[in-house]
Amino acid sequence: MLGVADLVSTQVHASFAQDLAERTARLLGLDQVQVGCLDPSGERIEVRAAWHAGRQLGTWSYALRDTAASAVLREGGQGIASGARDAHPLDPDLQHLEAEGFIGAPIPGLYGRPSGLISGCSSQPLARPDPLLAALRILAVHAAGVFAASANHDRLRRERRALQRMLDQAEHRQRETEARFHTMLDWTYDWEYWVRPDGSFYYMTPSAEHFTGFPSEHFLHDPDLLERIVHPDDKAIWKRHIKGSLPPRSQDIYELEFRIRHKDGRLLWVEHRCRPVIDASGDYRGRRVSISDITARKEAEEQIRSLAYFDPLTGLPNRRLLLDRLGHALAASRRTRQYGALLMIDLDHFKSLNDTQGHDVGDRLLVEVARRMTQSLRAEDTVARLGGDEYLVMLETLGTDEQNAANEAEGIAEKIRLRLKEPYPIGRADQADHYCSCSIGLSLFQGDRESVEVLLKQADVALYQAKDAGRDTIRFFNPEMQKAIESRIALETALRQALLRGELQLFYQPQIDQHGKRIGAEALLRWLHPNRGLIPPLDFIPLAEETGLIVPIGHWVVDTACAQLKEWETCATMRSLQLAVNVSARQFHQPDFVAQVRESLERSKANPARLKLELTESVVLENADSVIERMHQLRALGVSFSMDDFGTGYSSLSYLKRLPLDQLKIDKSFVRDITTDPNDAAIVRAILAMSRSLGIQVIAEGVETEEQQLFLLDNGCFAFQGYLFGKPSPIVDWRSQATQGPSRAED
Ligand SMILES: Nc1nc2c(ncn2[C@@H]2O[C@H](COP(=O)(O)O[C@H]3[C@@H](O)[C@H](n4cnc5c(=O)[nH]c(N)nc54)O[C@@H]3COP(=O)(O)O)[C@@H](O)[C@H]2O)c(=O)[nH]1
Repeated sequence: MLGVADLVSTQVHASFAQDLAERTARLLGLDQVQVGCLDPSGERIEVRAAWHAGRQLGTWSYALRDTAASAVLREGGQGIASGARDAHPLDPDLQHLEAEGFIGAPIPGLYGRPSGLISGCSSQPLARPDPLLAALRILAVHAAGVFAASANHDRLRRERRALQRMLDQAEHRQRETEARFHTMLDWTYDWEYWVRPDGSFYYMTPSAEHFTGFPSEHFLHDPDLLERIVHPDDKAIWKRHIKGSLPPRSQDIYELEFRIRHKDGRLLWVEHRCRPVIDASGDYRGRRVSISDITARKEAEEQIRSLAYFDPLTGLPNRRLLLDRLGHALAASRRTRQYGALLMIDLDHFKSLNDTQGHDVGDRLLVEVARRMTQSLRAEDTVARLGGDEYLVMLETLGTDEQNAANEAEGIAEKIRLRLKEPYPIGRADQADHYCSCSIGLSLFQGDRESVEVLLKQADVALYQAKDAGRDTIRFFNPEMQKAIESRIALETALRQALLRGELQLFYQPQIDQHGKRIGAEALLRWLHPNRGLIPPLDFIPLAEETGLIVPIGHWVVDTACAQLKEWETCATMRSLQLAVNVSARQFHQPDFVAQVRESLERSKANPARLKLELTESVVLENADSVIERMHQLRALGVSFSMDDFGTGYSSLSYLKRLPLDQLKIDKSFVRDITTDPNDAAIVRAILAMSRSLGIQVIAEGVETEEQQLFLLDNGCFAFQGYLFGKPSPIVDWRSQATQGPSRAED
């Protein structure tokens, strides 16, 4: 339409009317020629061009009424040879021009009606007006064609302009819509796209690049790219999902979570929501997909799951997951009649490593233990960390023969035990490797006769049995063990109450010099059990150490010993005695141990110089530096130290030199056979020589005979403790002796 209008506009020239007026005037020999058009009212003529006396006159309009033009239009043409002025006396132009001759022809318009006229006049009469009129008619018809085309052209131009305006508005609206659309989609964080029914992409947001590293155009040009970046493990489920979302099952919204691989190698979890696009006529127009990045959510879920079911330090399943798997294993065992086994594993002396080397080293050991155990097992076995240094292994499908199952379980337990004994290079580079053994309690199961709790208890009981057997060993559960453990648990409960109920007592064993003079005493703990009578310390001290009860008990011992020293100060025969108190490793390593001793001394107002702390070598073996520092702090209070059980441990000169020791105590195991066993005799001599060179005093314990004392005296030992001089006895015995006057040794 616009093209047609342009074509017409080239044919219609603005000067056509002027050209027509001029040529007509010249051709027909007229003085003036006008080309006019009827205005829309039909009552006026608009003169488009007028040629007069060799020049163009411009345009004007006039009322049609009583003019020659109205006669022309009315009559369909007029030719006046002469007297035109008289024929149309009210026509101002004819009057003005004093016209004699006149011709005019209507310009045909639509529906047979004239659209205007072309007229001419002359001041001279026209000789033959008719041929002139005929020629004018031809020109009028021609003008009609040109005017029609021109009118058409104008109309077309108006229509074109209107159309252009509409187009501009439509384009503007479209641009606005697109801008809104892009503002919405191009800035969306999610990855959005629209797939045509043939599988090609219709549209995709630029956020595709954020998700995948590939610009969205890559997907538009390569529709298979999307499938290629889906994680291989999720591809099958993804394909099913896409297939499910296609017609005829395309009415629903399909959602799927899967992983994609970013161009830079990262894995992203995405949620893929897919809905069909159905147009107004109900036709399927493809799929509209929205993809969200749910990696953070998945990681959080995974973390929650991991925290709930896995031990954060080692990554092993925790107790909860183990119990769950054990429940399944029991159910499976009931179906298959196959045996399984639980191995409860505890690291020997882990706590002292943790206390002395610090938790970092302890943690490294626990992680390495987990790694070694996992390596020692089949993929279908479960190893879990229950907490601390306690692990649990669950073995399944050990066959239907009990003995074979037991053998196999024992074999695996032994493999673990040996593997865990290998050196651990977990300390500083300049430190020696750490060594660690483990105790293993083993219990078999078949079917689900026993509950999960009972099975765990059985493995636990077997573990205690392994520990009682000296550690670094494996024990199977049996009912006798159960009884032993139950009585052990009963003992622990009773021990907890013993302190509160005042059932603990200190016995005192004398220490004498070479003259038989009483120079001190060792305070030895006793438990006066209401039913079992007097319980010796070896029956409950290890349990107290294991359970941590040794800490409050040890505190009570120091406190009571200090009070006793203070009481002795009031008695002339006792005030010079030194009192030795045993301190266990766990007690000594308590952060507030020094403060506790200070408090006991301050509370009792006892003379610190009378208090001697007996440490065993195990106290100082690990973390010697901090032990030495602590010993110096205690020494600053006035307290002295004796090294107990000397000779049974490492007895290393190197650390002995560094320790602020006052005394070594030769262990009674050497003293016992000192007169008959040359080895023991040699060891005792060496200890005495060594302590002489270090300037440390020596006391021998367990002296039962005069021969033993004589040997010791001959070799330079001048302090003794043993049954020869007195057994440990309650304080009442000491009080009576004190009131009876000086002892034999003081005579
Ligand atoms: N941490 C603490 N340990 C303590 C405390 N009280 C005691 N103990 C430790 O218990 C172990 C056993 O002690 P006990 O049964 O009292 O035995 C001591 C003596 O009775 C015994 N002894 C003394 N003389 C002889 C003897 O001639 N023959 C012989 N067979 N035994 C004798 O030796 C034990 C003293 O040992 P020691 O401490 O090494 O000097 C014992 O290891 C105690 O350390 C406590 O309060 N805290």
